[in-house]
Amino acid sequence: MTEDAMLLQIHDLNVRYHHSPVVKGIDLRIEDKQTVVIVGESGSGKSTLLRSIIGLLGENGEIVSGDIIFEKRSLPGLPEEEYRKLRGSGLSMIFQNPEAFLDPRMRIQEQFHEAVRVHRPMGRKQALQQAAALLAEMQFIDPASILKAYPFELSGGMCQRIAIAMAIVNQPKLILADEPTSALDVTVQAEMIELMIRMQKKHDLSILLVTHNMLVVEKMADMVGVMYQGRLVEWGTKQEVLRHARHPYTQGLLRAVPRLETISRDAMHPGPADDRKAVREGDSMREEVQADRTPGRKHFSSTHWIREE
Ligand SMILES: Nc1ncnc2c1ncn2[C@@H]1O[C@H](COP(=O)(O)OP(=O)(O)OP(=O)(O)O)[C@@H](O)[C@H]1O
Repeated sequence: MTEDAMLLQIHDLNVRYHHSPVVKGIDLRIEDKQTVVIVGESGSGKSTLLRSIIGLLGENGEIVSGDIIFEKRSLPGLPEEEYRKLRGSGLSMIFQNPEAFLDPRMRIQEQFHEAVRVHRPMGRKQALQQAAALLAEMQFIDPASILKAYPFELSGGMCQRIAIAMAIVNQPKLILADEPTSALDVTVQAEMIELMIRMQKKHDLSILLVTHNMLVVEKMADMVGVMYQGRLVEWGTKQEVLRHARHPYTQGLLRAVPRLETISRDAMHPGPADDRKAVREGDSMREEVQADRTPGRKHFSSTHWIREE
């Protein structure tokens, strides 16, 4: 792959909060339509790496040295106005807690309209048509009702699917995903992974995803990076990292997940087990309703509202 074909290149990146170095000398590259998954222990700097790329380090954070090149453009030092244009239309981010990302005071339709309006001069009706089409892709059976809902009326999994739809509504090239499955019930996690895979294929996305979930690595990763104490201690294809882990942290991580013996074997002999199954229509809704049953809270079933007393 030539340098020109790279979507994102990170060179010797060093980031600190106040005077504490958190990301140390990271080199990383993402090709078009590739999924890179970063794993690593808590506090190793994974989220900081993502926030450096999208320009949301906050007041404490600072890129000390190194470069982040997105579509041949150097990002550190980009004026905030330029960054704002880039966020959503070039790069987009999915967070761990979609409820926190969505504005609780606004209906979903207003949030979509707002997200689109920032980047494109588009009327409300057209923006909502696009939103409804994306929500249908995200396996919502009744997008019109979802658009009228407030976030608190929806389950965590539903909010995350909406957040993904919102992240891609302005056709970005690269999605940064910070533990997109970890706040979700385990029954919804696998489904979210399948949805992200489908979205990636349909919308030609590249994904840089941070996770503790080895199922995400198994299902989604083309390349895997392992972070440890701010450094990228392992980097390679999924097969290379799973079969020939060199760093003790990675070896420990793999030992802790017995299933990965199967994964490594499948990685060596890709076959039907490696196939990406399509998401079955309707299952997600059933699982969501089963998974999220707070008394008195309204839920969507596949076709109508359910209120539990
Ligand atoms: N805004 C901040 N100000 C100061 N220190 C911070 C800030 N954000 C994160 N840190 C510190 O930087 C280090 C790396 O944090 P980061 O969130 O990037 O790690 P992580 O690998 O994503 O962890 P986790 O898996 O738990 O989310 C941690 O020691 C954390 O306490």
